[in-house]
Amino acid sequence: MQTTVFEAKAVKFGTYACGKAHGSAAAAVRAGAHNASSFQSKAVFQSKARNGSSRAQTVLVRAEDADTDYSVFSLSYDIENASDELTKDWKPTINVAVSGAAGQISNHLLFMLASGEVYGKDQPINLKMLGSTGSYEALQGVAMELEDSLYPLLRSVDIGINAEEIFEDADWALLIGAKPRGPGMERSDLLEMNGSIFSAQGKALDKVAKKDVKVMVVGNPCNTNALICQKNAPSLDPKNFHALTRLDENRAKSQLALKAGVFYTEVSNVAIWGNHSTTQVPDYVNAKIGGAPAVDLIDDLEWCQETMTPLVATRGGALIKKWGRSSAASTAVSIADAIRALVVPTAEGDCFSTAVITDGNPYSDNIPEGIVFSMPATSTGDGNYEICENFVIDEWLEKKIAASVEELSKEKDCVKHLFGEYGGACDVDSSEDTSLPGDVQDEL
Ligand SMILES: NC(=O)c1ccc[n+]([C@@H]2O[C@H](COP(=O)([O-])OP(=O)(O)OC[C@H]3O[C@@H](n4cnc5c(N)ncnc54)[C@H](O)[C@@H]3O)[C@@H](O)[C@H]2O)c1
Repeated sequence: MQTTVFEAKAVKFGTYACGKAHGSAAAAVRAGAHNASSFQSKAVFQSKARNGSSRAQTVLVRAEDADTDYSVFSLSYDIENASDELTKDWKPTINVAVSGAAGQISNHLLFMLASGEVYGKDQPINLKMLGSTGSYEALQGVAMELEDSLYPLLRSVDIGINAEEIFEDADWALLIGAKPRGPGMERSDLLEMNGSIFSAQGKALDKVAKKDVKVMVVGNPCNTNALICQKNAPSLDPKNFHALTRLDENRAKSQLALKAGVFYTEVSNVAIWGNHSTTQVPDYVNAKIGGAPAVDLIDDLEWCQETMTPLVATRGGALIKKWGRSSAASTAVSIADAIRALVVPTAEGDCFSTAVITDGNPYSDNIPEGIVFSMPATSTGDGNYEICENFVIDEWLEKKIAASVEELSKEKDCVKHLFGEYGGACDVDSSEDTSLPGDVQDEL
C-alpha cells in the first residue's frame, strides 16, 4: 500500500472537499472559491492508493483545528479514472443545495439524498447545506453523521450560513429552512419575515446557481415563498420554481386507498389544487383507482367532500396533536417523491402535484396568472414538466379552487413589495387560520 500526502486549504464553512488522485487540488480550488470572509485553516490530504495502483481510492481531509471544527473533512474517490463495477456507470456529479439542513425534515431527507434513493443509484451528489447562525453547530453535527454513514455516492459536503456560497453552481435547491411563527404573531408577520428570507435566497440563486437550477420551496408559507423567490431570480426560468404539495397528494392517495380497500399503487391521477394550507383542494373528481374513476368505486360523494377533503387538509394539525411535533419523516419522503417525479418519467395515465407559477396555465378560467398554485403535471424525467390539460373542473372543484386562489392572491398582496410591485393592501385573515403546522411554534 502506498501513501501520499498532499496539502491544501480547507475553510471553516466547507466540509468535505472532493480531491482527486495524484493530489489534484480540487479541494483547494473548492476552498478557494469561498470568499475571503471564510475562516481559513490548513488541512492535510492523505491519499491511499490500493495495491500499489496510482489511482487513489480514498482521500481524507482534516483541518489543523479539527478538534474544534468537526465539520472540516473530506472523503474522495476518483470517479473519472475509476474502472470498477460500482462507479463505471455513474453520471456526472450534481450539486444539491439544502437550506434548513439542521432541521427536522432535513434530518431525514439528507440521508435519503446521500443514499441514492432520490436521484438514483448511479447519481453522485455534492451536498451543500445551508443553515442559520443559530444552527451552525447542529449543521456540523449533521455533517459528522453524514461522514459516519459512508455513502459512496456522496462526493462532498459543504456547510455554511451564506446563501451565495452554498448555492454556487447548484443544480437543485431544496429550500426547507424557514422561521416558525411565534406565539401571538400575525400571519401577515410570518409572510413578511419568511418573505425576506426567500427574497434574499432568490437573489443568491439568481447570482450563483446554474441557470437551469430546479428550486423546491418547502418552508411555509411555501407557495408564496416560492413566488417571492422566483420573482427575485429574474435570470432563472420561472417554470423551475416549485412549492411542495406532494405531501398533501400522498395523504390523499393514502385515504382513497384505505377507503377503497386497495393497495395505494392502484390509486393514480390524484391532484392537489391550490395553496399548501387548509384551502388546498384534494381532487377526488379526476382521481382513478385501478384505472377507473375513483368516485365510481368509492360511490360515496359525501365522504369524498365532507370527510376525505378536510381530513387531508388538516392532517398536519392532527399529527401534531398525536406526535407532539410536525411531520418531518413523511415530509422528507414527499420531497424525495417530488424530486423523483421530475427525474423519472411519469407513468402513462398518471400525474403528480406540484405548486408552480400559473402563467400560461391551461385552467385560466379558474386560475389566474401570477401566483404559485398546485396543479397536476407530468414529466418526461428530464427535470421539466407539463401541466396536465385534461382535468375536469366540476362545480365543486371550481368553488374550492376559487377559495384557494383568493387566499393566494391576498398573500401575494402582502408581499408584493418584496419583488418591487406595489399596490394592494395586506388583508390575510388570521381569525380563521389556514396555515399548516410547522409555521406556528406554540402549537408544538
Ligand atoms: N410544504 C410542506 O408540505 C411542508 C410540510 C412540513 C413542514 N413544512 C415547512 O418546512 C419548514 C421546515 O420544517 P422543519 O420541521 O424542518 O423545521 P425545523 O424548525 O426543524 O428546521 C428549520 C431549520 O431551518 C433553519 N433556518 C431558519 N432560517 C433559515 C435561513 N434563513 N436559512 C437557512 N436555514 C434557516 C433553522 O435554524 C432550523 O434548523 C417549516 O417552515 C415547515 O412549516 C412544509
